[in-house]
Amino acid sequence: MILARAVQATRRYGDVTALDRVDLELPAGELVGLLGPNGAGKSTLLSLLVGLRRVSSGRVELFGGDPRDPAARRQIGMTPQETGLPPTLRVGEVVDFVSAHYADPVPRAELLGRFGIDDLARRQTGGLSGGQKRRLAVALAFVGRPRLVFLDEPTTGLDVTARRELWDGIRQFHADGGTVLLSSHYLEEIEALAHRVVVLGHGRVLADDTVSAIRDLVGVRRVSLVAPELPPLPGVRAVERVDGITHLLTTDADQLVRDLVHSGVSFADLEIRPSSLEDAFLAITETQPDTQPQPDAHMQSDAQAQSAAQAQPDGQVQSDAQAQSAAQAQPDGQVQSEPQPGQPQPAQPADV
Ligand SMILES: Nc1ncnc2c1ncn2[C@@H]1O[C@H](COP(=O)(O)OP(=O)(O)OP(=O)(O)O)[C@@H](O)[C@H]1O
Repeated sequence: MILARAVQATRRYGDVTALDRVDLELPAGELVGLLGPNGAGKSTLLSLLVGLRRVSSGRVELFGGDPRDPAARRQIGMTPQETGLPPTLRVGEVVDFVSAHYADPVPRAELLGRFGIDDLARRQTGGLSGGQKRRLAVALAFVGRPRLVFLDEPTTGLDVTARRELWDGIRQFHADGGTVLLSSHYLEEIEALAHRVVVLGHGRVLADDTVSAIRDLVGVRRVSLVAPELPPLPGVRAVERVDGITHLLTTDADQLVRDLVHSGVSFADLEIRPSSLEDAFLAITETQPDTQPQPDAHMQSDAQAQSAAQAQPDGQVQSDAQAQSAAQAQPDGQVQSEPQPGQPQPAQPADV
């Protein structure tokens, strides 16, 4: 059963296309990671799925209906990227206040215990550390025994221990049959929790696959050196020249160094670093047909030719599951309607 779905969902803010024809299906019982660099469109996609924003074109569904329907929204939980907590209320009071919106809430002590903050129940939220506030904000998403939870970068600002406690809480919900879509910048976080990961870049789904397949995709190293000119080298995914330094992105740095030496080219200041996820995304997204080149860093990508064979005409790399869902998609996108005035809203008022 599909709990949430986006079909060719597009969202524009003025001239900015934050999401561009995104297809996504969230089956019951899955814990799915949404991975992407800053500005990729993760928060926008979550806000469409929970009914806080509406699509510019395409459509989104929650439990088979309109995400703006209060009956659907009562069955979800969400932690946005930023949460304002009333500073003078105690942690327990905040939990009680949110609990009062639901017919069968999780008891306060049980909820706080699940997220390792039961000792904070009597503390005013204004006096909590950033990490403690974050854990409370995430815990609140689970108070109404939701079927489906959306978490937008849940562990931002948490130390290692707090992050692990929070992961445990999310894992427990999933083990009990809950469904989760969580966004993150960190592959490590997605890897710790999810089996499936959807990679967003420039508002598009770049990949929808298992975590291990995505890890291979982003297992890129950055080899930097100073060299007058380089011959064509096998295995180079992208070349970037900044301030006289050439950066080569490759999945096999050892082989690249051997090839460099064998080529006889003179080079200096060789440095090999794991590329950041941002680097990897840059290399992948540079293969997109509508991506503009950076003004101060010219990237040439050999991956373009390689991935063109696997890629769809619109530049997306699709998994089998995605291809299947695209086949079932409706050809004509339906725009979500506004909620009627006076309708009760169990979650935050819609900001469209
Ligand atoms: N309210 C808005 N008005 C104008 N542009 C917006 C608005 N919200 C988001 N955007 C733009 O849409 C794009 C996608 O933003 P979004 O917040 O969805 O990305 P994100 O992947 O969640 O980023 P981050 O990881 O930094 O939170 C960005 O270019 C952003 O500047």
